[in-house]
Amino acid sequence: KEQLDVLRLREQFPVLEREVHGKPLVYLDNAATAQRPLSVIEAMDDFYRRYNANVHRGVHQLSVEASEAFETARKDVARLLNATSDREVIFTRGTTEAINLVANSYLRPRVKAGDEILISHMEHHSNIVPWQLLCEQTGAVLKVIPINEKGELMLDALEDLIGERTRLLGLVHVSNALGTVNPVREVCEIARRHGVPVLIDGAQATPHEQVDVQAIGCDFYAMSAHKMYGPTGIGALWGREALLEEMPPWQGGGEMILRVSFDETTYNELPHKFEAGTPNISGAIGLGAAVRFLFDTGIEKIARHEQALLEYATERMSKIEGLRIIGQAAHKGPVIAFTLDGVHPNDIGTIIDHHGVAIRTGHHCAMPVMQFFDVPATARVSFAAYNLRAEIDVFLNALEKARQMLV
Ligand SMILES: Cc1ncc(COP(=O)(O)O)c(CN[C@@H](CS)C(=O)O)c1O
Repeated sequence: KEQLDVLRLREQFPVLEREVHGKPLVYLDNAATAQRPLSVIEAMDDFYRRYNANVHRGVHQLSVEASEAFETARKDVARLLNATSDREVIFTRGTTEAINLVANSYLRPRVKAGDEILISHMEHHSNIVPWQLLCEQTGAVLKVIPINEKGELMLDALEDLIGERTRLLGLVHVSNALGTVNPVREVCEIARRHGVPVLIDGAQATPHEQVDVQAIGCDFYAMSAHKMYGPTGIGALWGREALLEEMPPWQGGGEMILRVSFDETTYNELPHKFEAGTPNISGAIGLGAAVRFLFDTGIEKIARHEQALLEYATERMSKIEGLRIIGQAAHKGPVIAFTLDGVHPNDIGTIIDHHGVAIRTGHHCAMPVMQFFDVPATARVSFAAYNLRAEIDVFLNALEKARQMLV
């Protein structure tokens, strides 16, 4: 199978030429945010230089061009997720806002005291707190599917937890704190048998694998552009058209209306019903360029390359004395969280930063995962298409130096 030409790919990412503390940048914090290729940077720059205008309202040429680019980006996202129609793609600020939209517009009108919302123990806070807020306001109850010592979902428990009071199941596709890739198709099948709609948090999946919402069988799918080589402040919620049609608007303002009067206001059709106010036009154009970057580069090739990096790094890290990998699922995304006996992860991150290596340390917005593994925090390396095996070697050398200093 055709391999990724990584050295050639790196030329598209200007930031990778950076030096940090006098050393070449080794960027391994991709689960936090990925870097941007020239095609994304130039698409947004070109918009501001040549056809910046507001969308959907103007009759002048720039507004026509801006509107076309904006709606083309929506079609690109629909293609990325294999949506039935681009009417099912709602632009949001990112995964967090997408999940909040579902909590407020889909679930709030449906849920009553004693109803249940089911999530997993490995969720990111953005797929925990919106549901807790809803529970506080409605008397609904949050239920949690447990995970095992490897950081894998305990599917058997799901069958016991899901029931006629379950109003929604929220599940992360790929855990940012463990790397676990969840069996989303299987979970959606179980949920469908119980008539329970499923929201999948896809923030860490869309950069690393071909996502097909039809094959997964979920009802909502949330994503962020900045995880998949696009800009921050833009992402999308995909939802089944029939569900989105029934849902009330969740923010009021311009764009999301058809007619406003003090007696009555009628709302716009999908997807505009959920997009109040002037949208993040340049962000959407950047997201569209990021989708095209993924397709042009080859998502399968990226996935194979990242899995090879994951295997190489895991194999070498498993030999380091006192290093514990947190998250040993059989099926993982390109994320390795770890601890070093006797050392606080923050100290590891600080020291290896002096070697030019960027990783993340902390709770990764997944405090329940830290509690489960009884660690205050972890250090986390996460890979992207442009990372090299040689960069893993630099990381491991820096880690060894940190270990010698700290242990
Ligand atoms: C699984 C998962 N779900 C939701 C989010 C939130 O994405 P936003 O674009 O911020 O809305 C993230 C972002 N995780 C970053 C920041 S905590 C990380 O360092 O892992 C995520 O990984």
